[in-house]
Amino acid sequence: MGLQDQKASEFKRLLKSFAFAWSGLMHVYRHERNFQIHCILMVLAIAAGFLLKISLVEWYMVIGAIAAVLSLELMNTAIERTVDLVTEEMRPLAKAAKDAAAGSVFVAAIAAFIIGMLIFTPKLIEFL
Ligand SMILES: Nc1ncnc2c1ncn2[C@@H]1O[C@H](COP(=O)(O)OP(=O)(O)OP(=O)(O)O)[C@@H](O)[C@H]1O
Repeated sequence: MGLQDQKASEFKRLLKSFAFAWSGLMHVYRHERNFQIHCILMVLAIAAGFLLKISLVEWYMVIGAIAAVLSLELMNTAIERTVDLVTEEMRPLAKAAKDAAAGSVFVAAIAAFIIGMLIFTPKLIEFL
């Protein structure tokens, strides 16, 4: 295989991995209500960011918070699916794994809520 062919096949592999990631996102979006709610909150936060003209540093915080919550939601679903694949029985370790994964989303969601409050509340009061 020539260098050109090798580069083309590497590019194809990269495209495929994006397609797999997109498929994972769509799976979680279709099946997980919490993920849908967080997506709606993301759109609202981005709209509020533009409307209230938040600073660049504030954008970093908002984008970081959104990314953390959505990524952990995706990981939470990955863990739920894996646990369900391993056992359909009720087992303490399965519960611990699922609850810990849910806890990670909860921590990020609380942090995102606090960040949102700190950034948007003063600007909203000024805006109104
Ligand atoms: N195989 C299992 N063994 C023991 N406990 C489990 C098992 N599967 C789920 N649970 C527990 O039952 C509760 C409900 O879990 P379940 O996965 O059905 O819904 P959920 O956590 O609300 O998530 P989702 O609605 O996103 O599927 C959680 O506390 C979870 O840890």
